[in-house]
Amino acid sequence: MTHTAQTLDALGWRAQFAAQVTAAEAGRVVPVRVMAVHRGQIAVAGAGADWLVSPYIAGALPGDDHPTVGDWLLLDAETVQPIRVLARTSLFTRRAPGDPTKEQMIAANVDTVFVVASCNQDFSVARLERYIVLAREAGVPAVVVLTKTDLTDTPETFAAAARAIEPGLRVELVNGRDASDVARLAGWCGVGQTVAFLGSSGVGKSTLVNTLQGSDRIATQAIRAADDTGRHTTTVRQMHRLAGGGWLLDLPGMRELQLAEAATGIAEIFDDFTAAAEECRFSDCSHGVEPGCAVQAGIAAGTLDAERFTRWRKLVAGAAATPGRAGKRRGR
Ligand SMILES: Nc1nc2c(ncn2[C@@H]2O[C@H](COP(=O)(O)OP(=O)(O)OP(=O)(O)O)[C@@H](O)[C@H]2O)c(=O)[nH]1
Ligand SMILES: [Zn+2]
Repeated sequence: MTHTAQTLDALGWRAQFAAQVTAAEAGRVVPVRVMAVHRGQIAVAGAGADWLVSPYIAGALPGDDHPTVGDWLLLDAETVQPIRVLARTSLFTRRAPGDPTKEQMIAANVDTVFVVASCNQDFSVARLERYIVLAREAGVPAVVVLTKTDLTDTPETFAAAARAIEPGLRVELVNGRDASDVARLAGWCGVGQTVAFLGSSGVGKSTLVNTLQGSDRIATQAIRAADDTGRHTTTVRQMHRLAGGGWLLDLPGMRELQLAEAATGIAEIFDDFTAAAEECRFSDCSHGVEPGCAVQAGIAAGTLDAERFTRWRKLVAGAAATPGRAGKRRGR
């Protein structure tokens, strides 16, 4: 155990976690957050102390939650052994490489996802939508961050295209190297808040993090608990402390095509199409040449966007083709 000055609130403790601790447990358990997952042990942080503990929960049944980074975990106050994982506010999963039927937990209890794209020829609304669907599936609100505004004369064109994805979607335009621009993200990165970044390679995610951190490199943000044993540990995933008091979780392997269980997220992002499809005469309408297709009618009437239709169809086809998971749309 290592003593620290941190409080549970600073670690992201919330009323909905506190509410899960029963009266019988109070005083006998220690709530801790999983800061890092190593091979064979996990680094956890609680009020005033850090520990390295076993990731295994005695008596856990197959299908029970096991701890992943970002999780809140109850430890037995006497034995310091994990008792159970508290229900998560959000969870990122991905299909395990080599076994597409298996889902791997990536990160839990993320409060905000920054979906990052750059204002240049790499900008793609379709890609933004896929990342937003991933965030939606995880149960995390997305904020779109459009970088490299210094390389275009028309940043507002990119912002308008992003805003059109969904009413109310937050879109921030930034030069990722400009601290005063990036400060606009600080409101999501304050004390006890947990954020993650999604976006294709080269869009400027590390640059944003480094600017948020001041001059510190993200690679130097390893938490101290991981070094406690003094021996080499293979860190799989960990939380990084942000300068403003927030926490950054890496999302390794979350690529836009990794749409595990995406049907719900797609339905929400494309709720205009989902609603129209409910009105089609046939419940298994493919929205092609069938009579009474409300989607085609909407496109013809101009109430539905033809380009969004193409992207929606592709996403729905991709989700339905997911191995081991059936598409969830009506009539399928
Ligand atoms: N001009 C300009 N360049 C930027 C901006 N943001 C990032 N860059 C540059 O774009 C390149 C890629 O940025 P990174 O931050 O490494 O991108 P990334 O998203 O972390 O990429 P991966 O690590 O591959 O996922 C670097 O050369 C950055 O300096 C920006 O707002 N303006
Ligand atoms: Zn139809």
